[in-house]
Amino acid sequence: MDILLNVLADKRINENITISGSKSESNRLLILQKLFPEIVIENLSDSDDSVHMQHALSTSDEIVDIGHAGTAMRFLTSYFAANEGRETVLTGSERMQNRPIEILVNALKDLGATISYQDKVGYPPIRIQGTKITTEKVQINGNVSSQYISSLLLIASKLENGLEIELIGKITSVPYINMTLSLLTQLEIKNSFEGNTIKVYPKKEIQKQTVVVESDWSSASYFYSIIALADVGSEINLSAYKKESLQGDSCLAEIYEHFGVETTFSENSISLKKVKASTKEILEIDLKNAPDIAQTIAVTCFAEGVACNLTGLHTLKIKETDRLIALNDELTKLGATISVTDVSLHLDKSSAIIKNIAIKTYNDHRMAMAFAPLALRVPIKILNAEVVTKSYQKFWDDMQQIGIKIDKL
Ligand SMILES: O=C(O)C1=C[C@@H](OP(=O)(O)O)[C@@H](O)[C@H](O)C1
Ligand SMILES: C=C(OP(=O)(O)O)C(=O)O
Repeated sequence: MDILLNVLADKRINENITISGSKSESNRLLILQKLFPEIVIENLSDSDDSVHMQHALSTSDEIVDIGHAGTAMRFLTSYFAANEGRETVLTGSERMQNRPIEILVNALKDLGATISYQDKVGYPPIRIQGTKITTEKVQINGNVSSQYISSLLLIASKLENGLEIELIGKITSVPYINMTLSLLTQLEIKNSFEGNTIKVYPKKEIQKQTVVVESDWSSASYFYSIIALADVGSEINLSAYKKESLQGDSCLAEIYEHFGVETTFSENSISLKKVKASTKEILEIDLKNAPDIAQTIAVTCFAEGVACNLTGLHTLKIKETDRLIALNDELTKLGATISVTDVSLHLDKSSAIIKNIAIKTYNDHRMAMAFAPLALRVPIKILNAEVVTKSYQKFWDDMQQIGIKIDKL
């Protein structure tokens, strides 16, 4: 589905939007719930990625296809590896078959798991022969994806001897590791993270309890961008959010102050308000802790005529698409002067935005959602707009609610 986005002349917004649960928290809790049925989950994400995870955990089929869901691919690799007696072929979309998994597979093999590649070495599909894991120490490279580490941590407490993980090299996307550990702590599973060593202690069962998933902060980023581009006085209320978040992307509240967006926390929601024009000439920011909001921020900067230097982007090349190339190509079409390396992005201050450009989305939900706010400036086309469901089912309905007009092409 290709669409054309437009706005009415009045860009003063005042809306309330409810966003579904964090897909990162949900996909962790779904694995944990399978290991500890005592858990009841509330505000579970309705994203495709969480639907894939639920299906994978309930089927007894040998072949399990998780589509584009990175967390499902990585978290289920450890889950099935430690599932004694079960044989599973874990696979995904064509892109997933080009997203590396070798670092995790090697760590699991070091722990005694039996895993083989069905096609290309280092990539899904993988055949997993579930075994009992008793080795209790492992080393793993921390600089490629934190999901490999979370994957091991999620099953760790159910291993006979728990697990001690030594992280090698620099550690990327650290808030996601902390999210995993915080959820374990919430479930009273003892763990520690000191220096480069993480320990999780064995736990047989936990107290019956309900865990409420906070809504998704990465999804909130598109509303931050919209408010940044809207007229002063515009406001959007988003629920359900809290000040003490487990999600690293909650750093949005601070980052968007540069664009004149003020965040007010209430008991169960946040209010984003445009209070003044963007204050920065150039935004310099390291996003190694919050890679998923890089696209949103780059597009906001472009629309607001703010130059930017985004660094810490080394994980973007192996996400749903090569996000550095995708940003470079699509922003260039809109008139941006942009350059990217394998780890960073530089954007010059823009002066004009070319209208009616068709943005390619490369099977990446965040390409579609990050470019949508530009409709507040110029008519813009989004190709294959349905990709948003990977993380955000009702994204286009919510865009319409805040006054973006959508025509099917
Ligand atoms: O653990 C998680 O839930 C995630 C970790 C991050 O991946 P990397 O650790 O690969 O950067 C992030 O980009 C992804 O969307 C979700
Ligand atoms: C990178 C992402 O997801 P995943 O790696 O889980 O596919 C994302 O949602 O931006």
